[in-house]
Amino acid sequence: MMQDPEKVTVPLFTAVDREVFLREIYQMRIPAVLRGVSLGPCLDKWTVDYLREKGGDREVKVHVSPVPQMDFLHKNFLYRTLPFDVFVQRAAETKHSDFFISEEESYYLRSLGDDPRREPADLRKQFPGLAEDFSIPQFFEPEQFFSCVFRISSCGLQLWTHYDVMDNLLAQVSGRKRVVLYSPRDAQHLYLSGDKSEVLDIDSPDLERYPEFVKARRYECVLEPGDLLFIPALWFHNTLALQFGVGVNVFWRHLRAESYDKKDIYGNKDPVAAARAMQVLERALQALEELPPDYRDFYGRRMVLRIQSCAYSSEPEVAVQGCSPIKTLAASNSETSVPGSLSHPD
Ligand SMILES: O=C(O)CCC(=O)C(=O)O
Ligand SMILES: [Fe+2]
Repeated sequence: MMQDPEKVTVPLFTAVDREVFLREIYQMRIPAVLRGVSLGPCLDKWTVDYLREKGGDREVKVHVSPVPQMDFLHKNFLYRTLPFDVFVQRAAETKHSDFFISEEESYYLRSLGDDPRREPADLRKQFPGLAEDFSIPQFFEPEQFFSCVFRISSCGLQLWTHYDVMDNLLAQVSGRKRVVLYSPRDAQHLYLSGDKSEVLDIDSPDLERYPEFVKARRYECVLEPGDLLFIPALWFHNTLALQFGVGVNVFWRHLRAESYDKKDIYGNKDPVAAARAMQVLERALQALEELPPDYRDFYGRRMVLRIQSCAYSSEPEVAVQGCSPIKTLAASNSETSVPGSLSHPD
């Protein structure tokens, strides 16, 4: 059976050690599901009762949403503070006797550092008792470590499509989770607002509003308890908890430490050179405003051409193993048949 060229299953690796990871996955900058990597006793131990008892009543700031699909455009969710043990209970149940919005509200925790404005999250500091049960896979150099974040979601919770600037190993400890990813090369089809895609309903998008979205190639996987998902920096991801789920993600620097914004605590601020380039672009666009529309159009087009020839990679997108042949796909598309010339951003 032919696989739909715009839908790709994220490759699954079952016997990955550090060498295989570095050679076949990390270097290639492709997402991959790693099954069978030891994550420690958390896999058996982290029941709701155990999490409540060991995690204790330390306060956590959580997202509370009346519907499971969180919407950053209309900000349909609230931030509320709860003791960790109360939060875990609420996230695990489907109907609440105590609630903020409604009996059926959904919860999501993305844990923060002790001083949330200054330091990145580290499970070992905020939840030392639970962190003992989780072993961080040693696939990266220790100095690449950036943060270690608890991710706990109600059944059905969907987090909007976004990218982070760090490499990520997302460990699913309990519950199944669907993850849909898009390549950074498809950014022009995703209707970005900063680091997020405005296309919230990725399963039945409003194509009158977002006609380009169909051109984005969808990579998909379902994480089972014990799975690790490697999400390379800049790859877009959208998560949907198919059950109440507990995960831990570890962000790692891909570039040298100096390349990143020192004030970044979430792992999502653009690298300093990229942020500078984007600022300069804004200035350039302001300068174009001084021109009449037809001149602005002409010089705008020239700028696009310059960016395409100078900044776009001449390397074809790496084919993801066992999936539709991405190179062939590009070659069969007349607009993208010349190596190095990507289709114009329309
Ligand atoms: O697991 C989730 O719900 C979100 C994960 C995520 O966005 C991340 O690990 O960067
Ligand atoms: Fe993320």
